[in-house]
Amino acid sequence: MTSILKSEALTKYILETNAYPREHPQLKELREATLNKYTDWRRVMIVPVDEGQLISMLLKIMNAKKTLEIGVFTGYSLLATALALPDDGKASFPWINSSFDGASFYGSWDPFVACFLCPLWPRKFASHSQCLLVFVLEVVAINKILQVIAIDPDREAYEVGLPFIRKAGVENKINYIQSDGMIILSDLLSNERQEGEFDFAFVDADKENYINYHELLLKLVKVGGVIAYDNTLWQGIVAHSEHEEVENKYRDTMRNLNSFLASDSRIDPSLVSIADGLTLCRRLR
Ligand SMILES: C[S@@+](CC[C@H](N)C(=O)[O-])C[C@H]1O[C@@H](n2cnc3c(N)ncnc32)[C@H](O)[C@@H]1O
Repeated sequence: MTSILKSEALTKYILETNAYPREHPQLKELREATLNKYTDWRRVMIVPVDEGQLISMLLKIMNAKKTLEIGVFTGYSLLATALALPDDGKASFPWINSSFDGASFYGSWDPFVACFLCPLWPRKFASHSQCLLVFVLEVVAINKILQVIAIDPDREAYEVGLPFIRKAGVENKINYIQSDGMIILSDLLSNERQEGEFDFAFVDADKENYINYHELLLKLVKVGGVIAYDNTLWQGIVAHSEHEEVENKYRDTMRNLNSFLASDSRIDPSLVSIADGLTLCRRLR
């Protein structure tokens, strides 16, 4: 966890006074499991608690329902997001006497196979046609409940946080895709026709691609929606002059991004000096 504040005492004060006391129990458990698992530089990758709070607050104010998360790691910002989204997508089928989790059903069974197996199906459908009807309704429900599309090639890291996401009861709001962000965003645009479908996107992945993500996200996120870029102040190094010796390959990447976003007339930008710098971009057109 990184903070742009140069006062350790002030960082500690903010966390201890405001952030830790209001942290969701499973966010706390996920954060602690991440810190236990990773003892090297990766332990600072999860977003700080106060940044998680800000993202959560923003999503609630916006009443966001469908979001994108690029760069999941163990899932701290993802869990904060899933917790902030409304629960209205959860599918429930009282008439088959079970509360149905469509995402895990879809992940573990081929529904067509499930339909043909319906005489053996433990939920005891009255007939094959009832089973087919359930399948159709469930596919509709699945589309509704996949509220966060979360993309990261590192599935192993996601597995560290997954037990806490499950314990928090929000796994059904997440569609985790183990892949590269650019590939999936391009696919969402060209094959899935998801243009303007998302309320919010959080980008915390490969920094050198932020500008490329921006072009795709400006199509995927609706007008009035928000795209958030993490680490845009890069430990404050962005402010070092060119003559200063700075051994950091991302200094110029972030400086270029910040200048680009500041002059992009398609968005309304705000660079917030929280955590490692968080740039919020509201899509204007
Ligand atoms: C800083 S971490 C994300 C931290 C996360 N937001 C959290 O709160 O824990 C960056 C993540 O980006 C992922 N990443 C790197 N390249 C990527 C890419 N091309 N597409 C998607 N994710 C990528 C890494 O695997 C890593 O897990």
